[in-house]
Amino acid sequence: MVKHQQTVYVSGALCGLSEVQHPGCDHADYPWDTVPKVVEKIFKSQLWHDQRQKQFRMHHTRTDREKLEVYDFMAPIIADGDMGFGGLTTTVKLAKSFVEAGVAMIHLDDLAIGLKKFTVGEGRTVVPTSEYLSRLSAVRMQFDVMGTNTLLMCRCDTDRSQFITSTIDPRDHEYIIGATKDIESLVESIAKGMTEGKSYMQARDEWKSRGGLMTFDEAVREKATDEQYQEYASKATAFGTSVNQKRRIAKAILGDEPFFDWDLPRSKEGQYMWRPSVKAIVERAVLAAPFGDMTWARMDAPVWKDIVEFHTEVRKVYPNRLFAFGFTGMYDYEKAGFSPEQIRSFSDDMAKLGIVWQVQPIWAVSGLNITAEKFAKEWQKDGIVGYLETISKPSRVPPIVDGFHKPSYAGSYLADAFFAAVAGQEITP
Ligand SMILES: C[C@](O)(C(=O)O)[C@H](CC(=O)O)C(=O)O
Repeated sequence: MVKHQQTVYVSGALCGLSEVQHPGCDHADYPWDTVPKVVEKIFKSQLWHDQRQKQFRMHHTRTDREKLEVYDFMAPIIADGDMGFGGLTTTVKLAKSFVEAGVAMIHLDDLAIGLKKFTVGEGRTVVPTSEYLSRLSAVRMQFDVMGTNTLLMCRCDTDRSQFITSTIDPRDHEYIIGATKDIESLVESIAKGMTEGKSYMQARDEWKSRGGLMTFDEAVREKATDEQYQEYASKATAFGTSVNQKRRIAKAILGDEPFFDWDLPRSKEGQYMWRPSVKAIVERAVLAAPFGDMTWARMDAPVWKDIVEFHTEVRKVYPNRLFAFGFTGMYDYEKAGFSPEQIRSFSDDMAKLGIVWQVQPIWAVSGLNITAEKFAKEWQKDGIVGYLETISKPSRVPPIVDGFHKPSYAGSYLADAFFAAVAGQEITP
């Protein structure tokens, strides 16, 4: 029988929506200490519930206690560290705050801060591999300085990322897209197109259709004979080969290098276009693994073959690696080709790949809204009877749901115990 360890997950998206003065949409644009403060609130609440349950139980004989519930409130708290909130000193302070708040594990990702465009399909921008590893190193250093056994989960958001902030790390060059047609830049074309009445998306897509967008290796493939490309591939496609090295090798083999300009497709914010692939995620995850205890390849859609490929490839390098997976809110299982049976067995199937921690991170948005909506409608329709029938009575049927009606829930016995202690006399019947 597999024992499932329950955990508490503190979502950055939800904290950025509900734990701040100025709500936002999953941009990590909230104060960096927001999530640590929520962790601290939850951890102290766990301790209090554990205390009031223990005090209530100790109010009974050993025999009677056998009949009382004994609930483990101290579920490990796992929290969203997003991308570390900018500079490395902030990432270090974030790590320190999380440890002091009582967190069991945090995850840190390779996203650029605040660049997601949710509606135009230009969603995710990653930072260079070197910057991602520096973030993880900052957290690892802080944990080690504190001598804590807090866990670090290395999260990669490279899947379906469309941009990268810099070309500084040659380990990313294989996936950076350039224009192979010597035309005006994307930014110039969009600006011109919009003055002519085109929408941003129309102007953008029109330019992309003219730009001959591809990676440098693909540009060489287009220009070379099979034999030439075979020689090129043997010399210029090893992991970490820079575009400048690729250019020299291509020129030596082909007599000339293909036109390739990765600045032309840059966005207004300066990001470079990026071609995501499972291979790119695997490379980052393998480099990141030594800094952390778990790995999470965050995926925008549940593509089963990608999930199998990613976890299989990483486990070729780290056979005992533990993985995480987040069922994000937008998953369309039917569109991803899942049968009803595959949806039902999805969790177990992933567990067989080493995905031992699985989370639906934003349940609380729809889940609580539905409950509140349902209760409000009952109240309007039947008055207090609605509350009694749909909330109060069902929650009193064993296993009783925590609520003020539960003897020890609200801590009434614990509170009165303080009076008794101070007064030197027992006041609780
Ligand atoms: C896990 C996550 O980082 C979160 O903030 O909860 C989000 C959740 C979501 O978008 O569904 C994420 O997966 O990026």
